[in-house]
Amino acid sequence: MRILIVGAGATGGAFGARLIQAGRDVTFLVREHRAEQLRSDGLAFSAPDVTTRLDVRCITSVAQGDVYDLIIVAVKAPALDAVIGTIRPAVGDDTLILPLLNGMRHIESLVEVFGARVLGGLVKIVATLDRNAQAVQLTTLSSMTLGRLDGGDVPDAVREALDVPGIHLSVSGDIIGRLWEKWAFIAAAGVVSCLFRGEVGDILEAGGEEQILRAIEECERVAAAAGHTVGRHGHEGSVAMLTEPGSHFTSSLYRDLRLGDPLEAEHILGDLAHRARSVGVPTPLLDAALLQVRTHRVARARTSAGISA
Ligand SMILES: NC(=O)C1=CN([C@@H]2O[C@H](COP(=O)(O)OP(=O)(O)OC[C@H]3O[C@@H](n4cnc5c(N)ncnc54)[C@H](OP(=O)(O)O)[C@@H]3O)[C@@H](O)[C@H]2O)C=CC1
Ligand SMILES: CC(C)(CO)C(=O)C(=O)O
Repeated sequence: MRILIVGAGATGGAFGARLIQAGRDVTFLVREHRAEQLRSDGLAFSAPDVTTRLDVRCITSVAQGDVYDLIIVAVKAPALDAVIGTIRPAVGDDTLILPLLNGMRHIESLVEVFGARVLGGLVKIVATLDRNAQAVQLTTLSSMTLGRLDGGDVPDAVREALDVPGIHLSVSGDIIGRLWEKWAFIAAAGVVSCLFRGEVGDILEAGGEEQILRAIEECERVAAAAGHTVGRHGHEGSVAMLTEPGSHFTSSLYRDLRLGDPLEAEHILGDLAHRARSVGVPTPLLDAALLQVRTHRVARARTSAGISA
């Protein structure tokens, strides 16, 4: 099975490394500067169980007729439109496309162009691309869940290709439900850490437990009103993770905000707030967090325009 991974950042790099280590036929589709790094240094990957550097195949565009069996999309949301354009020549009649992004809108965007070839996918991993361009898996968590959007069967060949050491793989008959569950969690985590600007343990110590529980409730209410009630297990998992005393947990949105730009704010928070409006669910904490990150982005744009002027 020919696998194309779009993006060799944190998730693309980490899951790609696992697949390559297991001997899968993987090519990365990346932008020029990353291609240069990968060609000269290989793909550096570290996880609690392994540190390695792998020779990888990479391309910066897809030649007409160079069709792949499986395309894994591992970019952040703002890159999606560009990626939809660049992967077109790689998509044949039997190609399947597996996006790993958090949120939901990207699924709809991909389906508009590629129809039933699009699978639902989500990953649980805490990963980053460090300053040496090494994909780092920071904890032992490394799971991937996928499924047909209509609940149908995922081809055995795809399961077999992705079922490798270092990836805890599962297939779901309700991948849209799983995606909503994760979205509700990620959004609540984003609200909490961006609004109160800190780690879960610090927010709790400052007296924020009630607000954390309200943020979870708000996001889960939107999911329920959209027809995807978060189950008890999912809800309890979110509460446990966001109310663990002393926890250093922060959302990736907040980490991006601290680095300068909360890149997925509109995709994670903005889209959920938009859907909340359309189903009539009030989301005051979500709205406040969204306004906060939008203000940050406006100020940042003004400042960088000033600097470059
Ligand atoms: N990191 C994590 O722990 C987790 C992330 N996720 C989700 O996974 C998704 C991906 O996140 P993550 O891997 O962290 O993001 P990263 O920013 O680490 O990686 C994305 C990569 O995409 C590359 N990229 C951007 N535009 C293009 C393009 N047009 N063509 C090819 N490559 C491109 C970027 O490379 P460059 O800009 O250098 O070209 C970057 O290295 C997000 O939706 C995130 O929310 C989900 C679970 C956990
Ligand atoms: C919560 C976590 C780390 C789990 O994978 C995640 O998905 C994210 O921060 O984007």
